[in-house]
Amino acid sequence: MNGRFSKMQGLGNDFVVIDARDAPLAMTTARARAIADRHSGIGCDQLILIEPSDVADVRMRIFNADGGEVEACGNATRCVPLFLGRDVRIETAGGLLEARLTDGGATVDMGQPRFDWDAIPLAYAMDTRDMPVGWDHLDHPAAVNVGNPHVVFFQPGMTMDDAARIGPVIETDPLFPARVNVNFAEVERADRIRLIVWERGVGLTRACGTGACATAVAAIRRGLARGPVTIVLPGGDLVIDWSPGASIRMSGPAAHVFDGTADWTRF
Ligand SMILES: N[C@H](CCC[C@H](N)C(=O)O)C(=O)O
Repeated sequence: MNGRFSKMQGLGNDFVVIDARDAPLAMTTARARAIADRHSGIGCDQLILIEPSDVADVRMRIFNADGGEVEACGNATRCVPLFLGRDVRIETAGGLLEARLTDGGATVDMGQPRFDWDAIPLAYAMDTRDMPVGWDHLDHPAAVNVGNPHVVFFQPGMTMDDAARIGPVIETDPLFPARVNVNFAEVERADRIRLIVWERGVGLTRACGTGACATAVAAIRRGLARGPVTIVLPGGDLVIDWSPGASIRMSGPAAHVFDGTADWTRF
C-alpha cells in the first residue's frame, strides 16, 4: 500500500507525519518502531498520524521511536498547522489544543498543567524521603503533567553525558508507572532557562516542546522564573508563557524537510 509522508522538525526534534484522514493506516507498536528506525526505516523521534476527529479539525496520534503511543508532543503540534497550511484545533490523547501559524513556526495553547501526583502519574506522592536510590544525589525534582508526564530537576551544570547516564534510570523508575520524560534545567535568569531532555521512549533529543512547557511551569511555581520564559534547548529556543490558573502558551519554529512515499506493507 503506497503512502505519502512528510518529514518535519521543530528545533531538530524530528517527525514522520502521515495524513491518514482519507486512507486509514493501522498503526502498531512494531510498525511505528520500524518506521522510526534511523537505519532500516525512514527515521524520526516521533511518528505523527493525522486522523479525522469528531471534536476538532483533526486528531493527532503520537508514537515515540520505541513504538509507544503517547499523549502529547509539543514540537510536533507546532508542525501540524504548517502541514495543513492553516490554524487548527487538534484533538490529542492529552487534550484539545489550538495551534496558530506564525512567521516561521506556530504558537500553541497547550492547555493547563496538572500537578496531582496521580495525574502525573506517580506511584506514590513524592517527597524528599522518597528519593529513589540512584538519583537521590539530585535536588528534589518537580513533577508536572502537560498532557504527558515530566519530572524536572533544577540541576546546574548537567551535561548531555550526565543526562544520557541518569535519564534512563529515572525514566524507568517504578515511581513512574507510565515512565516519564526527564528534564535537567539550569535557570540562567528569571526569563531564561537552559534545558536538556531525556525523552520517554526516545532518549536524548535536540528539543522537547512539552519538556520546555513543564520546566517553565515548574520554575514559575518555585519562584525561579516568571513568564514569558525563553527555554534554551540544544536545538534552539522556545518561548513559554504561563501564570497560575492559565493555560500554557508555547511559541517556536517548525519546518518541513521533505516529502516521500513508502510502501506501508513493508513496515
Ligand atoms: N517523548 C514524549 C513525547 C514527545 C515529546 C517531545 N518530542 C515534545 O516535543 O513534546 C513522551 O513520551 O511523552
